[in-house]
Amino acid sequence: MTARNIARFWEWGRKIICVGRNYAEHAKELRNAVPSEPVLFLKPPSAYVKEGSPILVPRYCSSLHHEVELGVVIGKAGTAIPQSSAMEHIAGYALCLDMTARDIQDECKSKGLPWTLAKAFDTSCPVSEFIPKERLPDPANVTLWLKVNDVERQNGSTSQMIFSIPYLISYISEVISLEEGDLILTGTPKGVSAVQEHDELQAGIDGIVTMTFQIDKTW
Ligand SMILES: CC(=O)CC(=O)C(=O)O
Ligand SMILES: [Mg+2]
Repeated sequence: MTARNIARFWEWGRKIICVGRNYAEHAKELRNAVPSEPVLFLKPPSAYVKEGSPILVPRYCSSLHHEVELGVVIGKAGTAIPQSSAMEHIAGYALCLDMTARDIQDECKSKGLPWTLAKAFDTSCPVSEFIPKERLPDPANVTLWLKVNDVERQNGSTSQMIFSIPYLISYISEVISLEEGDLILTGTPKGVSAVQEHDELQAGIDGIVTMTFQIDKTW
């Protein structure tokens, strides 16, 4: 059997664990309370999409939002990982989008229902190429940006995160064991907005990675 390559983590079929409301300014722009503990939800591996394939608007959604986020790719499995050794479990990073059917999420929130339809649909997790951890020595201080049709919508630093990457790895792994190839989406800075069919999304971390996706209709 050939060894699997972590640089193609999206092909492994592992978990995508997402952190919500990890930037105070984003929590406020959606009139959510700033959390005292991480808000977690999941996406299935079928959510992955790579450059060259479109992001699809689910047929039931009339307000699809972009959320640019730093993704952490797990390289070493663990349960109840202490914060002090959390960084040793990271293989690298990816720039990610947490595509969100905002109208459906609002409806789910008002009815007290889970966010699955809003967050876990096919193509809801566009990802960049893998960034080995040596290329991002200070993940707690990188600027993420996103443009829609060349107009900047999001620009925020990971230094604004409420919960740090070691804290998140420790917190998540107390509840959900982390495996090699898992991806953690660490939350989005402010500036989320709606996109339409034919829009072009560009996102990047200066000097490290950029990625481009088109929006298309599902049906
Ligand atoms: C309100 C949200 O959709 C939470 C989320 O995903 C975030 O990144 O914050
Ligand atoms: Mg998000």
